[in-house]
Amino acid sequence: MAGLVAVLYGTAAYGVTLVALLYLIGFTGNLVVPKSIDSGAIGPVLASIVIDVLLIGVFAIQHSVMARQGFKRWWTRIVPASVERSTYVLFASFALLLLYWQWQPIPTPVWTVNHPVAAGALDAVFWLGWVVLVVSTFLLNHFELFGLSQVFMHLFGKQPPEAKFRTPLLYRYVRHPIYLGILLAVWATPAMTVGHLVYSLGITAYILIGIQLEEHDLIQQFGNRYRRYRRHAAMLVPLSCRSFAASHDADI
Ligand SMILES: C[S@@+](CC[C@H](N)C(=O)[O-])C[C@H]1O[C@@H](n2cnc3c(N)ncnc32)[C@H](O)[C@@H]1O
Repeated sequence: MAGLVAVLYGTAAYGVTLVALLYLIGFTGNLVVPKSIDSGAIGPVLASIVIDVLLIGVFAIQHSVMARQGFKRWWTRIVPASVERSTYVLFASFALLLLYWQWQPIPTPVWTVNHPVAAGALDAVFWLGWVVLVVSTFLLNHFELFGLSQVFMHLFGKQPPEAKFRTPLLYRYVRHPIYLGILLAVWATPAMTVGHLVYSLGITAYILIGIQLEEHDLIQQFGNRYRRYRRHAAMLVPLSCRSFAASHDADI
């Protein structure tokens, strides 16, 4: 019975996360959704900036704190380990939904690209970012990242496998392709506004800090394998064509 409840909870959390992520595309690109980054009632600029920064802060703190190994050890004394990841993605989705709801638009233009080819290129990079993000979740392990594997393993009485160090495809060149995808999507726009700039700067700061915390944990988890990986693969921007693959087989 407990296994079935965990599966229902995990599936619901996955559904909410998919909706929140789909909405994120519309929110960031001012596409389709009723409330986007540049739409809604306009308030005083300074108050809007403070509120928007706080909203990004809520997401960043939830995402960073709940992802730490120490927090997970404490948290799994309260919630069953099988639903720890589902709870994490559910809380992250709530933080995103709060951001969409309370976001204060500041539509003053920062840059506007009118040339159709240049604007089209920026739109293409925006979509490329989302494709990189989604593909990378599958490269790493989509269903584990979003907590579904854990609840089904629990249902079938299996222990979750040990976390595996993986470097497939994009991960051979870049250590954080999911974050790279987000950065492409939040910066590539033909119509940058002050509100969108606050959003892009906030998310970039969160990603740069988040990477430090995540890599600290990955070194604890995988030791010298991750240290070696750091020497061979770029953090975010693959400036040279060097891949981790060349050194990979000999080292691991
Ligand atoms: C939201 S994912 C982001 C992964 C990566 N930072 C990226 O941008 O593609 C975070 C999870 O991925 C795991 N992770 C990151 N790099 C990994 C790797 N090379 N192999 C296995 N797990 C990894 C972390 O331990 C963490 O649980």
